[in-house]
Amino acid sequence: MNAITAHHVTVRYGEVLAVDDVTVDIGEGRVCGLLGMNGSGKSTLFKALMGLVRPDTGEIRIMDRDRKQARREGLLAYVPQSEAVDWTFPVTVSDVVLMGRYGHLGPTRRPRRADKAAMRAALTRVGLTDLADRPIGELSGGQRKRAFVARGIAQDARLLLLDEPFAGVDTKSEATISDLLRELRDEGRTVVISTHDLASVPELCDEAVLLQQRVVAHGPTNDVLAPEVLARTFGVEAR
Ligand SMILES: Nc1ncnc2c1ncn2[C@@H]1O[C@H](COP(=O)(O)OP(=O)(O)OP(=O)(O)O)[C@@H](O)[C@H]1O
Repeated sequence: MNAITAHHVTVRYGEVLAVDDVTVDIGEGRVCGLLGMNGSGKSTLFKALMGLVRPDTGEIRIMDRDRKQARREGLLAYVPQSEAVDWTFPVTVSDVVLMGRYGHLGPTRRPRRADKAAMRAALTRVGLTDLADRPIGELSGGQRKRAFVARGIAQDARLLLLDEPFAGVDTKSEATISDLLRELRDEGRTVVISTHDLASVPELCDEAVLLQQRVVAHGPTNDVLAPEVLARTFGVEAR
């Protein structure tokens, strides 16, 4: 089964063509890099996959379900770009992680013992147990990313979409997050990261999609990062 099936997806914001006739299939149990320059449509494609924007045309299926059903089943988790989050919002790290349990809550909508246990297990997994009661806004960039990944783990999502997970994150945190994403992949989950920073990609990603409104290349990471492909896409000699 594919984790993501997107066929001929086009998204426009008024006059702006953000995503142009994108067709990508991504299998389960992979780490996939969604690569492209600023404005190439990466965030928009994520939002389309999440059901946060409605494509003008095209079909999207997540784990062989329509997006609504996939969201209802909690199959999808989204780690937004840092700029897209209001960090002054007064919630603690454990609150953020508990949000991953919304789909699991019973009729009272109050977290039960199992939800709190899942929250604590996820925090342990990402190494944030000691910071559980801190306001999320007081965390470093790397810790905030880990908190959102923990939310996806608590949710038991099968597909995690991470928008620029390494932006504003130091090398040590980047290594910690990469290790965690590989572990999630090894459990059979699918991880898609968007980035314009190609340095992190060869180590982490099994495959890559090069996006420039359209899909310019999709395949094994080394093929997509081949100098001639990058030169053709970015118009520069890339090392
Ligand atoms: N809400 C919006 N309304 C109008 N135009 C938008 C909106 N969001 C994005 N765009 C435009 O759509 C295009 C694609 O933007 P998008 O954010 O998807 O790119 P991106 O690859 O994620 O870029 P970045 O790496 O800078 O985050 C850009 O031209 C952007 O200006």
